Amino acid sequence: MSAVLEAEGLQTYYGKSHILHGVSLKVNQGELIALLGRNGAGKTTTMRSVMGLTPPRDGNIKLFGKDVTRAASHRIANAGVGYVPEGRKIFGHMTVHENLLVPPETKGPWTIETIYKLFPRLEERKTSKGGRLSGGEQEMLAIARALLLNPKFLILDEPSQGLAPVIVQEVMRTIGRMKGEGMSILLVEQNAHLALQLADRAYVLSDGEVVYDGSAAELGADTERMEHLAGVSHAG
Ligand SMILES: Nc1ncnc2c1ncn2[C@@H]1O[C@H](COP(=O)(O)OP(=O)(O)OP(=O)(O)O)[C@@H](O)[C@H]1O
Repeated sequence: MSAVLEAEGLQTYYGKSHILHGVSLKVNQGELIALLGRNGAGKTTTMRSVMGLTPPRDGNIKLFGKDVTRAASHRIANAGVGYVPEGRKIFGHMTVHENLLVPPETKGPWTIETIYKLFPRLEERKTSKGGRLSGGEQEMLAIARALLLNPKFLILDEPSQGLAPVIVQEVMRTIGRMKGEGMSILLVEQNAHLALQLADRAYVLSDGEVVYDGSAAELGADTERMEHLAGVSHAG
């Protein structure tokens, strides 16, 4: 199995604050990996390190087999990594369709047409302004826009954040369908219970260190351990 992402021993700082203490993680081709942990555990910092937004001071990062440690973030995006940051930065004054016309055209399976097949809700709302969409629709639009760049690997930062439980289920189902299309995905989530139902493997971070690295099913089945490591209850 070839790896899309191999991060080894990441040491990342914000100024003098030492946040990541040797984080290592790997995503293989076609895998859906969950990255879990309590608030402030270092999940977003890990993503920012991988994307070159907050480069690690030590450690190394390989994408698709090539070293990209401390490469500029646009180079990492151009290498085929789609990043959907927390907080869905869509254009509120533009319609759904106009939002989808923003990314430059790229070669690959994802076009506006195939996007509308994956997200029928977005097609129904194509003439609505982005700012009028529900939180779940905005999240789908943010994911759709990232897919239009035809990335080989997608990183999603807390897509369920701030969404009603029934909408979260829908977003998770969509993520499952993207995996079904063969996409390699790193899913950063607070909602461990749902993420573990979808993921092949999971990593749990605590205070900037990996405290679990293994099967998602195994962790999902061990409620007590999950609660202890990721600070979540089984409800969700
Ligand atoms: N720009 C920053 N400057 C200084 N410290 C920061 C900065 N951003 C985050 N931190 C700190 O780094 C630590 C890890 O934060 P990070 O955002 O990576 O956690 P997280 O696991 O993604 O949590 P959350 O779910 O709250 O986003 C926290 O202690 C946070 O306070």
